[in-house]
Amino acid sequence: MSTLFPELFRNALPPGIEQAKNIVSAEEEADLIRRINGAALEPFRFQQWLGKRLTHSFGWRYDFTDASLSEAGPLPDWLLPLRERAAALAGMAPDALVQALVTRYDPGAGIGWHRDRPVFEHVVGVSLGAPAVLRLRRRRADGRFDRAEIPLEPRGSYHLSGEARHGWEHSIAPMDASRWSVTFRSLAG
Ligand SMILES: O=C(O)CCC(=O)C(=O)O
Ligand SMILES: [Fe+2]
Repeated sequence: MSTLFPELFRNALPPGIEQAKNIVSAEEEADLIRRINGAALEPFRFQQWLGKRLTHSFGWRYDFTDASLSEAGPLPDWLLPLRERAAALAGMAPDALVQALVTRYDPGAGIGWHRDRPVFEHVVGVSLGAPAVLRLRRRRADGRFDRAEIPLEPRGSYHLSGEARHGWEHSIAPMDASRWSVTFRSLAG
């Protein structure tokens, strides 16, 4: 028993995570992937670094190089039904999710440890393509990390809010197969 309990605590998910499976059909998934590939994707940029993942922002764009938020073009019609379902998971009005970030991760691309920028509040992600794992960590007073993992099944969605959103960092390890995501966010305050 004494060896079992640390395992259970390590796997406990922080509060503020909700997930829904199969919010899009396989046919809708293929269409969304086609639309994302057709968006003006650019390598994620941070100062002199170019990330391997490709992104495009709708609604609002956060520039990591100068930490500014600016208006971007409106959400396209093809994202609106998806936003409705993402909002339903979060119990929010669809038009509160004012930003949509579309991302394509080709083999070898991932996303490093981070918290989403505090200009945003709620985060609702939709996963397409290869399955992935969203890793979570939080530094403890003793310097070690509490860790948790959220499996991200294709065609499913996840909502990060509260402690999971603000108190923990998340990342996705580079993968062997392509994955696409749509991340809807509300603005803080
Ligand atoms: O691809 C995802 O589902 C997560 C992306 C992410 O964490 C972010 O863009 O902040
Ligand atoms: Fe994130």
